[in-house]
Amino acid sequence: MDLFSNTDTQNLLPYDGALTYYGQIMSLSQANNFLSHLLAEVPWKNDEVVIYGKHIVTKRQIAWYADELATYTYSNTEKMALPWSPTLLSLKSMVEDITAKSFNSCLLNLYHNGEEGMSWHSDDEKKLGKNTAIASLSFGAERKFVFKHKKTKEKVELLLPNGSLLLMHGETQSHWLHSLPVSKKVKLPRVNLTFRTIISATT
Ligand SMILES: O=C(O)CCC(=O)C(=O)O
Ligand SMILES: [Fe+2]
Repeated sequence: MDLFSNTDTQNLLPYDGALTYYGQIMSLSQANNFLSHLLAEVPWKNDEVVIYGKHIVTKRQIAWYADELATYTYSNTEKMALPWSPTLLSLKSMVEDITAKSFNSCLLNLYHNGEEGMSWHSDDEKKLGKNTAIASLSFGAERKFVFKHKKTKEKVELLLPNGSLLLMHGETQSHWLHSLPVSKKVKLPRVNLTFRTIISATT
């Protein structure tokens, strides 16, 4: 069913990539329902990243789901994938119907409040392939999401409210960084799901 699909969506990036914002793709009560399921059911774990050779445990928590049990190098640390849950599978099919893309994995992030965010990066790891499409579904507190062009430094900002869907595709990951800035005013949690396609589980 395609009730919420919008074929009229425009590219939010001025050049060198494609960013399609579908807006809120479900009702508020549906979004709140998914949020409480995700908060309760997902085995959230603190992320461990290596930045400039330093081992850091983040306040932000993560979980990774994929088609097959596999490991995936994410910021230099190996993570085991969880098998899809019914909640994740229904969200995956909703996102696939709307974007007309298919995905085989999902990285979830839990930001407990506005003091947690994600710094500038692009999702350009080898296992994702070049210029892969990534669908980002947000629940809970509305947060600002920012893109910055790697060369021109031009910025594009948008707000991601409860139940909203954004698709990063085309050459976006090659030419643009993105970040979720901290925002001290935000007191409520946000859960973000990024649906991705991993091209190989080994190497
Ligand atoms: O939380 C978000 O909206 C973005 C998360 C993100 O960029 C990532 O997981 O790579
Ligand atoms: Fe990202």
